[in-house]
Amino acid sequence: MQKISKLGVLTSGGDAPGMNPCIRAVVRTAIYNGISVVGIRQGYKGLIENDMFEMGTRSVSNILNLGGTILKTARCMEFHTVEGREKAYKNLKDHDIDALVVIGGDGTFTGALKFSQQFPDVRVMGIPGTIDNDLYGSTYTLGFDTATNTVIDAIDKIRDTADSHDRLFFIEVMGRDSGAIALRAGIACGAEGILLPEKATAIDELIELLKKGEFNKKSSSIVIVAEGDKSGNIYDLAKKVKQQISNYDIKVTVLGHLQRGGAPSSFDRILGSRLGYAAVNALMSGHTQEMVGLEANVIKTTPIEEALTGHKFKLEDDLLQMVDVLSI
Ligand SMILES: Nc1ncnc2c1ncn2[C@@H]1O[C@H](COP(=O)(O)OP(=O)(O)OP(=O)(O)O)[C@@H](O)[C@H]1O
Ligand SMILES: O=P(O)(O)OC[C@H]1O[C@](O)(CO)[C@@H](O)[C@@H]1O
Ligand SMILES: [Mg+2]
Repeated sequence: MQKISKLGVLTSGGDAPGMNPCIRAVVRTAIYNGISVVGIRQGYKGLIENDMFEMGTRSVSNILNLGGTILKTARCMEFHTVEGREKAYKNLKDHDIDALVVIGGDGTFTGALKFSQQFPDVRVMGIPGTIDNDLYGSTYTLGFDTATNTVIDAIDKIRDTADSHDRLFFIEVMGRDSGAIALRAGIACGAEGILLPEKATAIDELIELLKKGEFNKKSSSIVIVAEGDKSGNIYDLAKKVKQQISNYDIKVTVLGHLQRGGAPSSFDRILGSRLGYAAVNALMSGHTQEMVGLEANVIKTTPIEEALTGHKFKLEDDLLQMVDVLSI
């Protein structure tokens, strides 16, 4: 097996708290094992534009507690093309990089797999870094825990004012294709309703539920709507409900990008450290086209292809079933 002498590391897609502890672990594990490290700025964009720099052990000092990613990130259309990936390959070869660690979500992994199929001589290892928690092969992705805690903190505050005014709030959380944050935050905050992209929304059922809550003398109600829910725009949804429950004072809050920021939680710092360390060790053992993940508190690797397609629906059944029961 060919030894790795230099590896590149990048973060791609939406930033996620925990990416920095993970970068630190990748850099230090590699250097500890005699492998040089090149940081690539702005994900695949930096790879194509040759925006790279040598990283030493001190370049990752005191970043464990930082949100975002010191390597910066981007969404890069050019990497979707064969020509874009050729440019990226040429730059990697010019820097003598023989392995690549990509930290990102499902899109990042799709790009990594295509790149690696086109240029199999560069070993590629994926690390699940996305607040969306939408990859198979790791119970949790980096950033999901911190983002969910941020959302819970915000919804608790909204509950205070909702309760004081006897109001119904519709709260939009992130998740273009994933209801993971919505479901967890919904359980943790006692939401009366949770709308998810993975499930068809029955507006009539939601209205019945809210009416029941009113009848049961609930002083406030909260409906969490994941960004990608198929019932459409949250403001239109609130209007539709208002037409059916006219005596309820209804407000809408969109939490937006504050969900992606902030210092990583203890869980994400440790997860990032474990996954970064594991990714470098897996590459050194000859693995490629795989993702490192954590399941049942054990680090494992999963082929990227499986990580992308293994589970279409990852949301826990018991959480889905208990929503209506616990909010009566
Ligand atoms: N089908 C694809 N082919 C090649 N590259 C892709 C493909 N899909 C995504 N990528 C690359 O990966 C980048 C990141 O993907 P995307 O924007 O979907 O974010 P992500 O990694 O899923 O993270 P998140 O969902 O958390 O924001 C894209 O900007 C693009 O450069
Ligand atoms: O910051 P952007 O590019 O608008 O991305 C928003 C999207 O990124 C994610 O937050 C994942 O990082 C999705 O849940 C959301 O739909
Ligand atoms: Mg994604």
